[in-house]
Amino acid sequence: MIRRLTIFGVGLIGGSLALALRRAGTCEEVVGCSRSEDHLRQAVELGVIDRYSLDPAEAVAGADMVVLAVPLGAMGGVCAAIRDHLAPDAALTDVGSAKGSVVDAVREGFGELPHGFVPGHPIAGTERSGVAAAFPTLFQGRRVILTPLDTTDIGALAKVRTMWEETGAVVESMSVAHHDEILAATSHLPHLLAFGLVDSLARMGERDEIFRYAAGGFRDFTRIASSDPVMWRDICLSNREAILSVMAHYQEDLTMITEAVSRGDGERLLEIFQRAKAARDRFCE
Ligand SMILES: NC(=O)C1=CN([C@@H]2O[C@H](COP(=O)(O)OP(=O)(O)OC[C@H]3O[C@@H](n4cnc5c(N)ncnc54)[C@H](O)[C@@H]3O)[C@@H](O)[C@H]2O)C=CC1
Ligand SMILES: O=C(O)C(=O)Cc1ccc(O)cc1
Repeated sequence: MIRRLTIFGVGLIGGSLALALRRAGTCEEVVGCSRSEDHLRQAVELGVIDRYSLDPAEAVAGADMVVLAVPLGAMGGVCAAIRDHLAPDAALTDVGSAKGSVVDAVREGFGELPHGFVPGHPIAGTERSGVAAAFPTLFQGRRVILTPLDTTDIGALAKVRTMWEETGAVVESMSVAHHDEILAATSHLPHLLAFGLVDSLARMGERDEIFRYAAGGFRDFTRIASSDPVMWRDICLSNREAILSVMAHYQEDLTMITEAVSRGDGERLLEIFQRAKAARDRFCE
């Protein structure tokens, strides 16, 4: 049971977490903190949080669980603002899409890593942002990855794990580096490809004519290009090394496909497409 949960950044992810825990009856009180009073007021009206404060120190007072759900570029600033106010036995976690940069930001903001800190990442979301897009079943049956550190207290780890399980999520643990490599491949690369493709076509097309004739496949492939640009800029800057490595690999494979088309090599194309179809069909089972 969480007595007081403080969420920094009551948007899609922070708001959905609050809604899920309230629905599960796991939380006595949810306090929100963010930059925008309008958004926090909206969060109270929507029944996402009980109350809010614009002052990070006040928001964190008496909290036994603190969740950082702000964009990656804002994590360090929030930590610096709460470093002298977080209860020593509070659990602290985050939902950031890359983990190495958050660990660095928390270390810098606090001066050292707090024992209660458990880095985390729900592998669930949508292309929408803001508290109005939050919904309580977002994490149901989805994975949450925790990347506990050498400094992480096992009590805090258990508490964060239980919190996510209460939302219906399946919790797994791995190292920070492994997380950042895997997510570069399965999440960061596809988002970059979608943004890149839509931008390229938009600049190529005459007054959106090109989109008028796009079918469902285009819509499926590019949904994630409607995601928040600031959030994705932060992710790219936060996980550069792993993203560059997976992009280089992908560029080689794309060259291979380009060359097969250029040669008119149907056999090669069929081999690639059959392997891809089998892999995706397995993934979607
Ligand atoms: N959108 C998605 O599908 C997923 C996002 N994430 C991660 O979750 C985090 C939040 O993303 P979303 O909920 O999608 O964003 P969002 O835009 O819906 O919510 C972010 C919230 O943070 C607040 N905020 C921004 N800068 C702030 C600052 N300096 N101090 C305090 N509050 C600030 C905003 O007012 C907003 O309420 C990001 O770190 C992202 O990497 C993780 C999994 C999925
Ligand atoms: O919209 C989608 O399908 C996503 O892939 C959402 C998403 C975005 C960022 C994450 O770190 C995790 C999930």
